Amino acid sequence: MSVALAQVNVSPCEVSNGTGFLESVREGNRIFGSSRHRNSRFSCLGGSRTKNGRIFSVRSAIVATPGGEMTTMTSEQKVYDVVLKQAALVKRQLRSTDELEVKPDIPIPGNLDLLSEAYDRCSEVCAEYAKTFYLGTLLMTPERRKAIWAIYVWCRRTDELVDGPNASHITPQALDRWEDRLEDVFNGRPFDMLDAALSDTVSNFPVDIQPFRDMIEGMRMDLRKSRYRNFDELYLYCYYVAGTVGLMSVPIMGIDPESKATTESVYNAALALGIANQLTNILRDVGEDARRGRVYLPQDELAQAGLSDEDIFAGRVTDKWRIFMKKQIQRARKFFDEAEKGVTELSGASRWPVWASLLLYRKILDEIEANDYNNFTRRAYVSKPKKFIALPIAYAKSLVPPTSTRTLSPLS
Ligand SMILES: CC(C)=CCC/C(C)=C/CC/C(C)=C/CC/C(C)=C/COP(=O)(O)OP(=O)(O)O
Repeated sequence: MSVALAQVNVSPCEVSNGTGFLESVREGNRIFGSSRHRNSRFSCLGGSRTKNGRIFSVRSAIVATPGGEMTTMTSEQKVYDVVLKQAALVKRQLRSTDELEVKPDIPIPGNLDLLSEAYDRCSEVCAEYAKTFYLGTLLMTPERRKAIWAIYVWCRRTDELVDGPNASHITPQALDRWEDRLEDVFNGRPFDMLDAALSDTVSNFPVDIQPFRDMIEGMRMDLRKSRYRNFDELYLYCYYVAGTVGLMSVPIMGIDPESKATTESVYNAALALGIANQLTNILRDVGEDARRGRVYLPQDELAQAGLSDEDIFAGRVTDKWRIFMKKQIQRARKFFDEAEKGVTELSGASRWPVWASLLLYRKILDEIEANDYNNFTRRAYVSKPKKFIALPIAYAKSLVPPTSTRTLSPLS
């Protein structure tokens, strides 16, 4: 598929000026102005563990079996179906021994400069909003880092639709239009420069549209929901808004040709990292979200802990709260543990940035503990010195080669 850059609609106000990337997201012909929003998701299990190591959550949806019986399906099972599908779609390409793993460029006379400018813009946005991750991407091959930037930018723009200052203007119809525009991107008909970079990326790497659509679904969920009855509901939300990023990233990052891990297990680890990041993000931002009338915590678990929304709005750090938070942190750490199993299986150059972001994001949980679980008025963050210490550790971990035997099962 070639990218029809001639159709690209480049508007000066769609150019990142370094202070706010989403100068415009068009809804039809309308342009929403936007600026950097601190609570943006992008700058990345109650339930019990089964004998095969997966962590299943408790609440479920009722579905019909092929035989017509009614059975239940948890969000985790539904999401795992997506994981299996994604892994099946890209199995062959991901294990290519060819380092670049990209199709040859289709020269588009007169347009290569525009495309290169589009990627430059994506790089600026990523550098501005996700500094540490950006530095990590510089270690990847040029083709891969450009692709990661393009995906990052699309995710950020999508997130800004519901989390940015113009969120109150966003309707489900606007999200439908954003999804139509996504289809166009995948069909080689980008709307603007940043879309053009993504069009080029998806034509070069075996990236499937499903996780992108699912992320938009997460934004729809954010529009209609501000409470989550249980972890099963929250898990689905976390998949939509962050697990999807993991699934989008694997085809770009590539699996080490030496890896004997199954493609499914690597996708599963990527999903787990997205979920872990999002749960961490939620635990860090409890106070900030409450001030927007939102509680991204399982209501049933709050009730079991003797807590309610009122306690959260009042911002009381009580022993009940500490006990509740300890359990939430423990769950997020399990997802990080799950993710760790897959990082080593990624291609060599992709491992360092992923380790770095994993270690740094996980440290936020330590900081919440260090703040004595006051996530109402104190925002947990990792200090610069701690970040610097994490980088060589991440580098050392990235040197560990992939498993030489099949130690990861599809369900682990
Ligand atoms: C582990 C394997 C096999 C592959 C890695 C696959 C990847 C890259 C997964 C990461 C997914 C990811 C980055 C999800 C985003 C989740 C998230 C909560 C990001 C936080 O974004 P912001 O809200 O902007 O962050 P801050 O508010 O902390 O700046």
